[in-house]
Amino acid sequence: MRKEALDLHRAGLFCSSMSSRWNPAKGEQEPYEKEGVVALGLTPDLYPRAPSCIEYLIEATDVLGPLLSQHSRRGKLKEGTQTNKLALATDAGAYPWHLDNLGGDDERLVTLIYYLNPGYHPGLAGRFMRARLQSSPSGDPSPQDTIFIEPRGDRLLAFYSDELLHAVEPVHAPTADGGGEDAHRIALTIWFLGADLPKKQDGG
Ligand SMILES: O=C(O)CCC(=O)C(=O)O
Ligand SMILES: [Fe+2]
Repeated sequence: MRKEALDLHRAGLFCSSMSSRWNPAKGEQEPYEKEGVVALGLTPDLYPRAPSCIEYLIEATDVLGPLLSQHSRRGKLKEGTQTNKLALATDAGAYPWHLDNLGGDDERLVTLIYYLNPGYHPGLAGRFMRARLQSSPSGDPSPQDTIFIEPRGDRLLAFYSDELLHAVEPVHAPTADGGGEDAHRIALTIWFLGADLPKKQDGG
């Protein structure tokens, strides 16, 4: 799967990863390009280039989806459907603290992240960070309130998309240190939708 992801990357199919952040001057959320991170949504037409990735996605949808649904304490998941993102981070690529789902019309209930980094070593940094507590009253969680998870190959994470505050520390792969393809941090994120996710109240 990693080899396929690198092939897709070499073919120029990844795009800058967009995210949103709060603009205090405008008093609104604004989109911005995440530096050092590119992403690609996996769709069936990519099968000829990335058969293992597409097969994994189908298996995850058909097998892991129902399993997660069965064990969910937040209601069932929508069967046979998901949204996804294959993301590749290079030197300094990072994600600030966020929740994947901030409510409104967003139907995503469970986030699944599968890491494709068999050669990962601690020198590459880029650890997934999860807050110990559900929310941080005074800004970002401190390192003491953070659990660090290395994005090792074949590791699979699952969490509720609107509950777990998380981030990714900057990847350390400067070119001078050999930050080539081997150092790329690759993750496949799959979001399962809630079958009956109650809408959050505005401002609540
Ligand atoms: O790649 C990761 O470890 C996390 C990515 C993430 O938080 C996201 O895509 O929303
Ligand atoms: Fe996230």
